[in-house]
Amino acid sequence: MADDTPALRLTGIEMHYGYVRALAGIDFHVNPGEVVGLLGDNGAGKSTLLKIMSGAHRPTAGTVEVHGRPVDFHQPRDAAAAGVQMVYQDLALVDAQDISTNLNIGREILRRGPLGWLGFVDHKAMRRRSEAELDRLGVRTAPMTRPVEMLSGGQRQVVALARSAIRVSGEGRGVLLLDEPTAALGYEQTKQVEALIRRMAGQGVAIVLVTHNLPLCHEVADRVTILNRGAKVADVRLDETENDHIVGWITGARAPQSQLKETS
Ligand SMILES: Nc1ncnc2c1ncn2[C@@H]1O[C@H](COP(=O)(O)OP(=O)(O)OP(=O)(O)O)[C@@H](O)[C@H]1O
Repeated sequence: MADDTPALRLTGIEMHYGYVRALAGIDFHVNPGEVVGLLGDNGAGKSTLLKIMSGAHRPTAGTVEVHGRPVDFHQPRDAAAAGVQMVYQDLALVDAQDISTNLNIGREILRRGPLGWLGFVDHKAMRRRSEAELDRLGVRTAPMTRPVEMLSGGQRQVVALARSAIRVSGEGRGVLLLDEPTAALGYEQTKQVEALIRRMAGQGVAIVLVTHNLPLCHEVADRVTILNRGAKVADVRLDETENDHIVGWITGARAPQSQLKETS
């Protein structure tokens, strides 16, 4: 039987920074296996909403649910424990370590040393596992033994994304939060990341994608939620919407969807 409980649902989210009302009563949801683009002009409130989803901020008011269960994230670690994983681009990688070590942080494989003590990191086994995982995700990077500091910005971004993808795909029912995942990427890497996003969704992962890049949304998203000055102005399926309407909602030239429905 199909489960139609959203993987992540936010209801009535308010966020005030002092006197600035960054979000005004936002409802948002993403279903398992769905990719939702979160769009809006500069200052619309996208990053603020993403930070609430990732546990980096607590909302002034409103509720957050993961698979129907209310949660109260105080820090990103709480969100990660609930299966909600934000992809931090460069920040999360350890420069001096190689790709394999970076992909295995927090889940190292240990082996017994000559005296039978467990406690030696089994780099070979971790490399093999990571190669298989990247293969499954359809990601090609530099050789596993290459230090991350020797990678290009784009390659680092792909490694950071792959690491989060491996973590949430382990969860099976995870949520992946992405902020401009292709911003620094060339053509080939952009295509890889797009394919990775679709593959993750195909495995049931729910994906939220903050971006200014409409072609990227058309490539990977099923639905877009559009914010304007802290309010939600539209929530539409991409295959049922004209691009002009999306641009109109982003810029504020088009009336919010709720008002259009009332007058039609
Ligand atoms: N830490 C903060 N303190 C005060 N105001 C903030 C803070 N962070 C964001 N704001 C304000 O909240 C509003 C929403 O900002 P937010 O960064 O969420 O928008 P955005 O849609 O992500 O914009 P951009 O596309 O430019 O990144 C803006 O008016 C911004 O100035």
